[in-house]
Amino acid sequence: MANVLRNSAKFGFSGVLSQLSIHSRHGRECVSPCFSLQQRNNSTSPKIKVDLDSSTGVAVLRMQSPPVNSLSLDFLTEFCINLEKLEMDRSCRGLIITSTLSKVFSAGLDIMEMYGKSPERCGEFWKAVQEMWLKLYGSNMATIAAINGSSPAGGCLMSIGCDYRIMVDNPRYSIGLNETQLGIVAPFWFKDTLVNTVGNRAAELSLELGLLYSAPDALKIGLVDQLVPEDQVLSTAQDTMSKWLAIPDHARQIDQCVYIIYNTSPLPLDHARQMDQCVISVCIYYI
Ligand SMILES: CC/C=C\C/C=C\C/C=C\C/C=C/C(=O)SCCNC(=O)CCNC(=O)[C@H](O)C(C)(C)COP(=O)(O)OP(=O)(O)OC[C@H]1O[C@@H](n2cnc3c(N)ncnc32)[C@H](O)[C@@H]1OP(=O)(O)O
Repeated sequence: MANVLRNSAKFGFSGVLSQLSIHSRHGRECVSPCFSLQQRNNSTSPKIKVDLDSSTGVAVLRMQSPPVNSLSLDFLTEFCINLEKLEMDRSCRGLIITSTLSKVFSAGLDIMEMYGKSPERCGEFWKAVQEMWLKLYGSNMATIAAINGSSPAGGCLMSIGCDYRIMVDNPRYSIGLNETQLGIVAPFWFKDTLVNTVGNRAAELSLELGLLYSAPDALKIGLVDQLVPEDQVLSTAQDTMSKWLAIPDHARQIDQCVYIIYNTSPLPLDHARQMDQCVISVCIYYI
């Protein structure tokens, strides 16, 4: 543990994950010389747009994959590449995630990825889902989800993978891990992330009944931290981010790291990750 804490101070949570023998290679110390200034500041790709304001150190990642920002293998790959670039950029300290689509933040995993695909493809897809969560939950950046629409299942996972959630105050927008309603089961690390957000009992009810919460109900159980009018979601996220960035990065990162280490099952470990991947790939294949 002492080693883990020493390393957490040096590398942040992502760094600690890599010390625990996993994939993550992107502590703040590791700045790739490969990216040009232009590449670092702005990148536009078909499904995701990132704008980094180098004067504030805050990047806004906009998901722009109609109709519903579903998390396909292509989407997840792009998402992870963008996160990785930002993670390696010393000038970026905070990340806000939002959607350009009206009414939808993200519909969660792309259902077409779970239908009629080969075992290899299922494995690749699931690895990308794991990667998205590991990169986001383990990020050294302060992360805020500006949830401007519905966010079921994998969309909810993405939201609770952030440090803070601001949702549009609209009772028609819903959020939650509704997998059981679809006849499938949220993996244990979805559960851990939910428990870390809303506590044990609320998570248990929520998962077993596959509850989707309206924005006001999500606030009541602590699934989101704040509700705001639609036109204020981004500005509120920016204001909130400045409070997070007033905390020295190393202190916030160590605190987060200790919290996660004590409260999260061992997906970061290679064997747990591979076992999870294997079980889920087989499940998807036989659905
Ligand atoms: C023991 C273990 C067993 C099995 C393990 C297997 C898997 C792993 C287990 C769990 C993890 C799963 C996580 C997930 O994320 S599963 C996905 C769950 N997502 C949903 O349930 C969301 C479904 N969508 C909606 O509720 C609505 O679409 C939404 C509220 C997001 C938006 O509503 P709106 O009215 O604006 O749009 P729609 O008309 O409904 O949709 C437009 C368009 O988009 C298509 N669509 C919607 N969701 C998805 C999706 N997740 N993937 C792909 N495509 C999606 C929808 O079909 C419409 O298409 P079209 O008809 O062609 O216009």
